[in-house]
Amino acid sequence: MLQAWRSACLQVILKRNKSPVLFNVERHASTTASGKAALRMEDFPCEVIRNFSIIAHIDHGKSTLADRLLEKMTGTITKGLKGSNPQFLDKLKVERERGITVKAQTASMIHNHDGVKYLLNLIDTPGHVDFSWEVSRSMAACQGALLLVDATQGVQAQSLSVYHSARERGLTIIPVLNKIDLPAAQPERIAAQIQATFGIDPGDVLPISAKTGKGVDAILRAIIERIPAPSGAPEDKLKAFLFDSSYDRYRGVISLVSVQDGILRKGDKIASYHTRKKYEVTDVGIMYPEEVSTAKLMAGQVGFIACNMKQSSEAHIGDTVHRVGETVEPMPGFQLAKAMVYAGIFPVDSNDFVKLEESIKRLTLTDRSVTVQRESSTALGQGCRLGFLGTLHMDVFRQRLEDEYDANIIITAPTVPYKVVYRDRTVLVSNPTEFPDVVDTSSRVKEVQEPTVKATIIVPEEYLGEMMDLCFSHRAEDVDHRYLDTSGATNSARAILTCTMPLSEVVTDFFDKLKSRSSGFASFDYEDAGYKKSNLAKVSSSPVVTHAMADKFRVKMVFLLNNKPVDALALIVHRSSEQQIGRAWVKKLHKVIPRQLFEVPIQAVIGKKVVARETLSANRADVTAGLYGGHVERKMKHLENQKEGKRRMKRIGSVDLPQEAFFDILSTKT
Ligand SMILES: Nc1nc2c(ncn2[C@@H]2O[C@H](COP(=O)(O)OP(=O)(O)OP(=O)(O)O)[C@@H](O)[C@H]2O)c(=O)[nH]1
Repeated sequence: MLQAWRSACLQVILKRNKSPVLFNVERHASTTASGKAALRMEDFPCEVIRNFSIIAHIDHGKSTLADRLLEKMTGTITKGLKGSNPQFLDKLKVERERGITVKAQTASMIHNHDGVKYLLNLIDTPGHVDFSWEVSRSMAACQGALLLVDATQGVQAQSLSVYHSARERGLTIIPVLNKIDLPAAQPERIAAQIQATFGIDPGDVLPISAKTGKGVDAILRAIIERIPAPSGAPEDKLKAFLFDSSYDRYRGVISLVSVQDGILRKGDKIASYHTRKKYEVTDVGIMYPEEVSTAKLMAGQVGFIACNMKQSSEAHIGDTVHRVGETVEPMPGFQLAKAMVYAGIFPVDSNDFVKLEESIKRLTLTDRSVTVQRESSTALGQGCRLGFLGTLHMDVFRQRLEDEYDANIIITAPTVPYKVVYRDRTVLVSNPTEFPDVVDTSSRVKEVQEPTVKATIIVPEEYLGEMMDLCFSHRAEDVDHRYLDTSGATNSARAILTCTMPLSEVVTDFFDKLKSRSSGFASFDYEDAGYKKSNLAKVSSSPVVTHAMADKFRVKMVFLLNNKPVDALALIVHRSSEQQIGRAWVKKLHKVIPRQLFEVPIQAVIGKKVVARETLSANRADVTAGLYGGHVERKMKHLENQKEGKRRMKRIGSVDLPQEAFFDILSTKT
């Protein structure tokens, strides 16, 4: 995969720049017997190493600053690249197209400071809340973090969350005010806001423009002077922390490690503390910013290793790697990513399942936060049920499957995982088809619990009322607010609003509404707040559901075609929106499903109650009608075509549905 990124990257650069990227390896290199330049890692003991990440709210300029550090100041990439390849570390097509970082990237730079050569290891992190696991994982390999705040926007919701996670990990934080080149920048005001929010002295805040490069040299100085060097002893037993992995078609799993103690060399026999499996190191090196092999990696250094790992499960994130035969105290593990939304992924052509499953396995190697389980559907055949950290994460994963693995897929509507408490057991339901029919008393369901989140919204005070309304209409509780700063002459004060709400309310169109009702000014972040027994999900013990009771239910909505359920389309919906959702889906189905030789009722059903219905009228056309005698060949061709079409049809009861119809149904928003 790294190979693929590298070539994709180089192609983009070559296309935009028409001159190749030159890596200044030789500036700090000796020459090997083969004449090839090699970095001497022993030139970089802990004292001259700084490991840091760049953290910020989305779009505050992390990747742009990473570019400036790489291109302008350190000469890691020659200046030929400057300005021509924005966001060098955003290597994926999806990142370049959407202008967001989804995958943390590591890059090493060598910087001369007061006559001393320093090795700076930078980890650029994503900003969107869906990728916060990437951020905290990256922080585990660092001693410091640059906290970027946009000088026009000020402190936003993710600025708070990344600041707190950096503090929890004991990182030294260097506050940076970015985008001071913009006319709307208010450096003094935002510095005061940073002081009020984080208790940081405005004198410690570095004003910069990552775009023009202004102030970036002060950042390099601060990194060296303020961030502590990693502690570690090269003479101790080898102990390395595995914090990321990717897949290379030829070499298998490539792991990113931060060496805590000892020295890791090519040819070393190493073992995983987690799996107890043993490997031989076939390659070792640093990301400079592409992979550059070195003879070794020493205590305090961050780099990659290849060791013939074949399975994704072998590269356990948070694992401690040690030398075979030696015992070491493992590093504190790493909290596993917790899936927030689930969706089924199926191949459009059922014959492609094996290929799809393999592609998913490979992709999950570069995105370890995705959980995978096989699933099968009568409508869509064999597929996988995947767990994601949010709907953007899900969409990015889908696009990566299509971009990088040429996959042609159908993805079902996302659902959050519910806990269904039966009398004798509790089941985590991540697939609507497994959700109990709430009016069926025989299911012996005691209660249903739903995941909740603690949400934080930062917004100018004039939108506070709107935001509160929005939260209440999404079943928010414990709503509270305070002010981040006081009103300036021209700007209104900003408020921070917190509440808890069901996750299912957040993963629908909450974010779009938040943006539109605050004219784009609100920022939003959330964290897991555990499961809550909600009266909304209380299950009736009576088979008769009165109207008042019905309002309290969260229920399974099933779609029937000619009275037969289509499992892939099942949804868990809130009773208050059953009519609206039912009608919208039934209309959509009516539009997409081809007419059959008979009339087909399309119904949205909850329990036994039909909430919406459309009727697809019969189509009596015969494909061979009008083709007589001499047209035998044409007639045969028509029948052949029809047969080929049938192959891709799914039979739901007596209704034939082309697999593509599911694609249309599930890919358009309701
Ligand atoms: N004028 C100006 N624009 C900047 C500056 N820094 C970044 N930008 C612009 O701000 C936008 C977002 O920058 P990115 O570097 O992609 O932000 P990011 O924080 O990496 O974004 P995510 O990774 O998606 O969270 C881009 O259009 C940049 O060109 C700056 O100093 N001045």
